[in-house]
Amino acid sequence: MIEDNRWEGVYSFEDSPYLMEILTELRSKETENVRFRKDLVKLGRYMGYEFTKTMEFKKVKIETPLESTEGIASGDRDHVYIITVLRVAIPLMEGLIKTLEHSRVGIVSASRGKAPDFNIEMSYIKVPHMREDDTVIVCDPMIATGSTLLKTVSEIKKCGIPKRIVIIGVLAAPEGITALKEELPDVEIYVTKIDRELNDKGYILPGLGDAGDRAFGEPINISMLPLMHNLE
Ligand SMILES: O=P(O)(O)OC[C@H]1O[C@H](OP(=O)(O)OP(=O)(O)O)[C@H](O)[C@@H]1O
Ligand SMILES: O=c1cc[nH]c(=O)[nH]1
Ligand SMILES: [Mg+2]
Repeated sequence: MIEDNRWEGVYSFEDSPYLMEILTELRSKETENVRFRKDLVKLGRYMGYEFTKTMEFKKVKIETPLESTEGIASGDRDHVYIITVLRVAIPLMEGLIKTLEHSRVGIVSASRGKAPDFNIEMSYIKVPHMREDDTVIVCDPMIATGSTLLKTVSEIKKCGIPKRIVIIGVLAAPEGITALKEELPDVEIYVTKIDRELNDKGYILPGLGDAGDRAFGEPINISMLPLMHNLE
């Protein structure tokens, strides 16, 4: 894990060849849905493990069958609260809870409108109670313009003041990180890699394309449904 010197509290995992290999597979247009989702689960599991290095643990005394010794037990790890941003955070969250298995999980929906406004529509928010010793992890693989996460974190902050608010994702554009850090300087950001830039449609370059579609397939336009039924 390395801190990026352009911002405070922004980390990437470019020093991990294992994660860079998974990222390479995610980027490739040859990688199909099933492989893509499995890669996100693998990534989440490893990022969760790396993230525990930033957490506080308790010292404990225990008895082995032979003598007394000291060890450590979950401290912060018992108080994790994950917010999953639909759709594509689902497999990343599945990986995270393999290492952060006591996590309480909230689900929010967020749909990004078209350029240049990128308005966020958030119609579903179901989140557990927040406590002051919680580490809140907002899980969303892509930080592009940052609009989705700005909206999500602002909504979450209405539920209380946790110990930490952390974003865990796969790729970020510098533009998105700057927007987030301007509004939410205390939020920590952990991504596999920070990419070069955004294109004029708000896609990360070189990126991996539309992450939701890569994982779950391209959705149909619901307004077309009645028309399609008439054709049957
Ligand atoms: O930083 P931003 O510019 O807000 O863009 C990032 C958002 O785009 C993707 O979601 P998308 O809206 O495509 O939803 P999906 O997962 O349902 O496809 C991604 O999962 C982020 O939530
Ligand atoms: O590159 C991008 C930007 C936003 N959302 C995606 O899925 N991909
Ligand atoms: Mg999408």
